[in-house]
Amino acid sequence: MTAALLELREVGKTYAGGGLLSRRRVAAVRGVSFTLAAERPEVFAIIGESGSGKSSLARMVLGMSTPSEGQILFQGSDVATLRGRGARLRFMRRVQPIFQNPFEAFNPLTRVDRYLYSTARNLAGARGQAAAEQAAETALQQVGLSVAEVRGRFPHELSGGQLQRAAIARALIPGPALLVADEPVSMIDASLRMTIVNLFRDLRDRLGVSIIYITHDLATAYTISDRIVIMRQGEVVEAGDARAVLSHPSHPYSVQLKDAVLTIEGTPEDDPGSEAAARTPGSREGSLP
Ligand SMILES: Nc1ncnc2c1ncn2[C@@H]1O[C@H](COP(=O)(O)OP(=O)(O)OP(=O)(O)O)[C@@H](O)[C@H]1O
Repeated sequence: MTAALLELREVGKTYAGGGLLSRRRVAAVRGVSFTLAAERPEVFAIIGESGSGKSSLARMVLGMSTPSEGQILFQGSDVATLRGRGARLRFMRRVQPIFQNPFEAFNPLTRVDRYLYSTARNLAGARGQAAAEQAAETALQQVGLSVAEVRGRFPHELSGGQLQRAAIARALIPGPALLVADEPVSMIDASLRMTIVNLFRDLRDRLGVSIIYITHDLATAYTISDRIVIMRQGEVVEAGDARAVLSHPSHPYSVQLKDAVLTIEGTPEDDPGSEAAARTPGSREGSLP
């Protein structure tokens, strides 16, 4: 049997609160379990308000922090026990982050194209300038850009939307199986957000990459996601197919979130799969402002 792409088993994260000598503990994540299948790439949204534990979970999936309880298995291997440079590098090639602020993801003093070339050399094994440029070009094309558009330009010379697309291209260079995008559009101009999040669905379809999309924005999550989990105070309070969860939310928090989206978007029908809903901006096929 093929191992799952990603499996979280009763994952928890507890931080020491109030300084080293304090006994106070913050349970940021508690008992979170879910599985992303290897054979079915998907956009998987983790939704929750500020402080619900989303970023803590993302950092653990990326191997940037270790669970206090439970296990995270990537393609069958426990992420917390990866040892040695080779194993870490192999993991980094397969699981790539996309951060909230693209201006922080790039070195402000390095030209964007050069940054991409060095990623190609360091993570994708590109030998020589021509191979690095080719890898950068291929990745940039996947996000609707080209080397010609970023060549010689520093991060601040691109728009936030362009730079976030370049950041996604950077993440694609090593050929990942999983992207972990933590609030990737919250700092992007509202008019460009849907273009970026729709890209995730395209990448799922074109490259077969799975995407964990972390957000507090139910509307974009609903529009692009296959499955969602809703977190509150560190716990998953609702999980399942995006349409089912948002058509018939059972937890009071999910109802609140849904109401908030309907207030903003004005979706007329209860059933987001209905014909009427399909014509509204809040529908999965529609585009949000
Ligand atoms: N390094 C840390 N030390 C102590 N407490 C932390 C640490 N990181 C996060 N926390 C706490 O854990 C809880 C969850 O935080 P986390 O950042 O994971 O939530 P979040 O849902 O991503 O919120 P946001 O959307 O604001 O980033 C919060 O109460 C936060 O204060």
